[in-house]
Formats: sequence, structure tokens, C-alpha cells
Amino acid sequence: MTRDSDPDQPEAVTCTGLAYSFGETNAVDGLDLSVRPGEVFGLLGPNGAGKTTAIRCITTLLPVPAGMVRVFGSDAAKDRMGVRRLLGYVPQQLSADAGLTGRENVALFARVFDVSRGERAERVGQALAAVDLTDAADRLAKTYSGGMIRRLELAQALVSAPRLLILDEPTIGLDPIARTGVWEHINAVREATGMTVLVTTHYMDEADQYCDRVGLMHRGRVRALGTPTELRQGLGERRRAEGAPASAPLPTLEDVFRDVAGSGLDDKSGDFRDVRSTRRTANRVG
Ligand SMILES: Nc1ncnc2c1ncn2[C@@H]1O[C@H](COP(=O)(O)OP(=O)(O)OP(=O)(O)O)[C@@H](O)[C@H]1O
Repeated sequence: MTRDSDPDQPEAVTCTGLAYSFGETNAVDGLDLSVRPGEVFGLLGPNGAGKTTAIRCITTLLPVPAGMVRVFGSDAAKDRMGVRRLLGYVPQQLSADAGLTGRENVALFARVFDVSRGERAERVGQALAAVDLTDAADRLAKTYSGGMIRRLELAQALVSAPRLLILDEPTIGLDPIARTGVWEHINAVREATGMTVLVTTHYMDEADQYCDRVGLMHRGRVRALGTPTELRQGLGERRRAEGAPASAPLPTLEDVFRDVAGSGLDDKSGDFRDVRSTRRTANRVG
């Protein structure tokens, strides 16, 4: 799935030494990150690793107090509107309005993102079709399942035809079938448009299956970077060098993460924020 970079095209995202603190908490602490045009890049990490904060700096929703962020060459600190025009963002929080139909929800985003009046109806229809919601388009969003709502939010982000789609935990709280559905639609749009995708997730199995490259983030920084296979093979080789039998199964991405983050996967998961974000999604389903 990995695409070669075009040397003439700037990186989709470059973060250099990005830092962001909430009071005493260094949420992002010297983040270096590079996302190549056309790839699906997964930013992985436990609760509190700094993923959402980094994403919010990249989307210009938070300022860049230290370091540098560029999106397709545009500086997020100096050209916020220029950066915003390049991206579609699906936040963790609910962005669909339960009291509007699917079509009205997407049309609202088309207006906000300056899709020209003449093109609007067609682009809204295309975005809904891309996520397989044409038949449900004229039903109120409050009648949608959790997976349909996530796909509707995807359509909202896609209606402006972004070069970079940023998704924060797109499948949290969804059942396995709905999770697969969300990913299949992301991939189909990516294949059709060449769009770059930056996604955060806790789900190592999803990252392994769907991401071209992943960055394992822990305590505000990327601690390991590569394709899922490279990272798994790298740990396997290291374990063999340390005496593991050659017949031992290839480590999983979760093994790699535990190796990088120590107990990081366990010590914060299930905390208040984790519960709150899962509940937010659960509320959508109800
Ligand atoms: N608005 C805020 N005020 C104070 N501290 C915050 C705020 N938002 C995040 N933090 C803290 O910053 C750190 C990084 O949080 P962030 O949400 O970026 O992590 P994350 O990796 O996205 O976690 P999650 O997977 O739970 O979304 C955490 O210690 C968190 O408690």
C-alpha cells in the first residue's frame, strides 16, 4: 500500500520540535513527524500520549507555541486559513447534528467550507455516496447507528475535497463490523482521490491492517516510526539476538508498543478521559 514520495511534492505534514503544554503538563514535547503525500499514517499511543493535542496543532485549532508545523508546505502558525483549506478533520467529539438529516449535515459543512453554490448539491451527493449513505441521506441523523454517524462525519470532512484527511479515533466505541465499514470507506476514497490520511487510534490491529506507516507516540513524542511490518520485524530480530527461538511468532504491533512505552498502555487506559471518550460515542448510538 505504501506509495513512493514525489520529490517535487512537499510532505503532507511536517512537525519539527512541536511542543504544547497545558500548565505543567507537556502534552506534546518535541514532536518530530513527517507524513508523506498519499499515505495512511497512524499516530498511535495510549490515553494522554499527546495525539489529540498534536492533531489540534496540525489543524490550527491550537496555536504552535514552539517548533514548526507545515501542511503541504504551508506554515500552520503563519497561514492558518491556507492550512485549513487543505484539510478535512473528523474530531473525536460528535460533529453531526442529530436534528438534521444526513444530507443537511453535509450541506452545512459544504457551506462552511466555501464549496461554491453551483457545485454544492452535487458535491454533497458525492460525499454521501462515498460513505454509502445515499439511501439514508434524507433521514434524521438521530435515527442513524453509531457506524452510520461516523460515516456521516466522514462525509462532512470529505465534502470540501481535502488533500489531507485527519481523523481522531475514527472507530472508538464502534463494533468490529462498523469499524471495518469506516475503514473500507476511508480506503476507497483514498484510492479514488490520492488523498493523504492521518489517523489516531488506540487499536493496534487496525493500524497494522490499514496504515502504511505508524508513529508510536508516548509522553508527547514519537518513539518508534516505520511500516507496521518493519516495526514488528525489528522487534523480532532484537528478541532473537537476545536469545528468543527462531520459531517464535512475529511480535504484534501491540508487542512493539509495549516495548516502546513500557507499561504505558496499561497505566492510563481506562482513566476518566478514556471512559468519557467512549461514552461520547456510545451516546451517539443511543
Ligand atoms: N484541555 C486540557 N487541559 C489540561 N490538560 C489537558 C487538556 N487536554 C489534554 N490535556 C492533557 O495533555 C496530555 C495529552 O492529552 P491528549 O488528549 O493530547 O492525549 P491523547 O494521546 O490524544 O489521549 P486520548 O487517546 O485519550 O485522546 C494528557 O496528559 C492530558 O491530560
